[in-house]
Amino acid sequence: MKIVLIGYMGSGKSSVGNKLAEVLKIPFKDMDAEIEKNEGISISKIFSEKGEIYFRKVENRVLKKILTQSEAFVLATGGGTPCYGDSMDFILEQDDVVTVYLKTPLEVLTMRLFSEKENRPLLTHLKTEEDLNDFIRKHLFERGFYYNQSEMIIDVGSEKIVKTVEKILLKLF
Ligand SMILES: Nc1ncnc2c1ncn2[C@@H]1O[C@H](COP(=O)(O)OP(=O)(O)OP(=O)(O)O)[C@@H](O)[C@H]1O
Ligand SMILES: O=C(O)C1=C[C@@H](O)[C@@H](O)[C@H](O)C1
Ligand SMILES: [Mg+2]
Repeated sequence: MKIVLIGYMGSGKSSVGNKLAEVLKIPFKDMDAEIEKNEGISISKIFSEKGEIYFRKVENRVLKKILTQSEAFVLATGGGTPCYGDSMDFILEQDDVVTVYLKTPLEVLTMRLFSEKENRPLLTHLKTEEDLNDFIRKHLFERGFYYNQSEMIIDVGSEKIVKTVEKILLKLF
């Protein structure tokens, strides 16, 4: 089985994905890490030196490469992965993939991301928590169109990572 985690920045795709893969004893893959490995520079540097359009093209190519591998895995996508080009359609076309949206309240995302926005190039310009909250509200509304096409939607609150993993396992099996 291939499990693809989808959701906004800070929704926990990387943290939850890592734990879920460990429990299921299958490899864990992270789109952002794969992109950094392929390009040999950090995501922030790709954005600042090559621009977002370049990043989105690489992201789409890396996604397709990972999804067409034959073995099982848990994949943490980047927050924007399903929202550009044909990426979401491509994910949904794969018969052996289950898509899981980690649906996380705006307030939880704002709180988590305020202390981590420096690693996220789309958020670094937002100086106050209020600005960040406003930005995420609008961005989440636009991206919801893609995220909500996921086959499984998991409501994630301010619970522990293992709790979210449990919820996914309960829905899967
Ligand atoms: N359930 C949780 N409870 C508490 N903290 C969490 C939880 N899930 C994630 N976090 C924390 O929130 C932060 C963001 O999580 P993570 O990096 O996993 O998000 P992401 O969805 O992979 O984001 P991105 O799209 O930017 O890669 C991390 O510091 C992580 O430890
Ligand atoms: O939501 C987004 O568009 C992004 C999320 C991160 O995972 C990275 O892929 C990058 O910072 C862009
Ligand atoms: Mg991540």
